[in-house]
Amino acid sequence: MHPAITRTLEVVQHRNHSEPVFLQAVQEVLETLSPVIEEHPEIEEQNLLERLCEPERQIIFRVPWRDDKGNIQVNRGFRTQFNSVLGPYKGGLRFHPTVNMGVIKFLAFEQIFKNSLTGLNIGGGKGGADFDPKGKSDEEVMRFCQAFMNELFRHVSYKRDVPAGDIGVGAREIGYLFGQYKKLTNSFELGVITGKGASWGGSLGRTEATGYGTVYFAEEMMKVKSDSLQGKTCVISGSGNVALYALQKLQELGANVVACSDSSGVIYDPKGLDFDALRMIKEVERERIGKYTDVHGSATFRPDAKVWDIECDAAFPCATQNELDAGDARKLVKNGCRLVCEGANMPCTPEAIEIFRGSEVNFAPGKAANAGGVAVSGLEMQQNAGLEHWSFEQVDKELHKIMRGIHESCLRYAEQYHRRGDYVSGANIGGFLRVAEAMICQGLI
Ligand SMILES: NC(=O)C1=CN([C@@H]2O[C@H](COP(=O)(O)OP(=O)(O)OC[C@H]3O[C@@H](n4cnc5c(N)ncnc54)[C@H](O)[C@@H]3O)[C@@H](O)[C@H]2O)C=CC1
Ligand SMILES: O=C(O)CCC(=O)C(=O)O
Repeated sequence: MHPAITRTLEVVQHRNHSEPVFLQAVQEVLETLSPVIEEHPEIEEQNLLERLCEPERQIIFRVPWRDDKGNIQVNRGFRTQFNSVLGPYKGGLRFHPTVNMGVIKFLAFEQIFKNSLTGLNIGGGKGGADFDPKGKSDEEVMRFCQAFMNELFRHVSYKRDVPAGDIGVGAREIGYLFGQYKKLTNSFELGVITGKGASWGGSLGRTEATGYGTVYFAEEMMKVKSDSLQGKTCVISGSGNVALYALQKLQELGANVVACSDSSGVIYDPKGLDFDALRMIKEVERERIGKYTDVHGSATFRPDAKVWDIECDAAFPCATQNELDAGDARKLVKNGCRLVCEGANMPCTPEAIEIFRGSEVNFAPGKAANAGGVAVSGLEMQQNAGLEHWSFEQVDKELHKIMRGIHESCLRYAEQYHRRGDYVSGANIGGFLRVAEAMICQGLI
């Protein structure tokens, strides 16, 4: 490893010792950058790595709100504005009880490189709260979103920082957040948030974008191996936004998706899952996944299981960070899986990735493969700025083009820096170079 990287990792570890997932994300990126630092001594001269690992700004705030029983609840809100050299901070909001500063920082750090890879002018940021939407009424979710925006509105705008959804934040929450922003600022500022409803400034295709984009990326990976997704047996973890639309696109391309999950367990049907039934249960009714077996008697529900135990050709981790560990990776390899494409952010542990890289598995990291969501958010900002509304077909065509472009960049940078076929190195190097060049051009700020 280049000494500048070792030094930076020491500093970052010292400064952030209580944030393991942030350290994991930083290490995973920096470890692949040695050949770039060797070729560009100005990166070390300008102490660029240390600057890159320190967020430009972090905001932590109290979110007091009233539940349906009249009790006052308090949550903690976060927004990390990590890097803005390529454009306004851009990244989702996560509402989940496990959210803390380290989680938001790791997600914002990943977002810098992901957003860079899209080729759009968007910087890296992320936010959220340790609020658990599970079991809350619509009214409670609305009051929470309003309370969250009561502070966040000071820090966001179409030219400063543009949030969107992530775990626990979908169309319903984006609506409440936008409504409160509008009320507080007395302005209909379309570009302040993405993932909006299509009738009030949202982009068609944003709901589907992350899942579809992940599958478009996987399709490109298969093409490189002179293969396709047609007829492949696939498993997907999660059953939220990313998982559902990955499932839909995989089926459209002729793959057989036999399993998916939520935090209560796995549903499995060797004949393939029914997208419409699953979407109804998870997206509309917000029920637990076990309910699927009421609709489809041929499916089985395995409580507390993981989808990685099931034999498959391709696996799509689409739920959450570190959900696929070394043991899971070994099982997938042993069972003949040949492609792992990350729809979630950092779902595979470093040990699991090492196992994939040392095997026949073709592995794609989330910061490249799941960039379709933020890319279409960028297209939503573009439509808002031009007061335009594109058709679904136009958005989908652009998304497909962007995903092919990211895939091509990953392979090109991997090749250029002597890591042929290594998507992890290609994504990190490609994402990093664009940010590094902009940081150098914009001076010591
Ligand atoms: N929504 C988006 O546009 C994007 C999301 N992502 C990432 O994709 C992942 C999923 O996000 P969304 O689908 O938006 O969230 P979501 O809230 O719609 O769905 C999350 C799903 O994961 C499941 N889940 C959570 N923990 C689990 C566990 N331990 N085991 C099994 N299932 C579990 C939940 O039950 C839920 O079905 C996250 O890592 C997120 O950061 C990445 C890029 C864009
Ligand atoms: O659409 C966006 O702005 C952000 C999506 C996101 O949070 C992600 O890519 O992880």
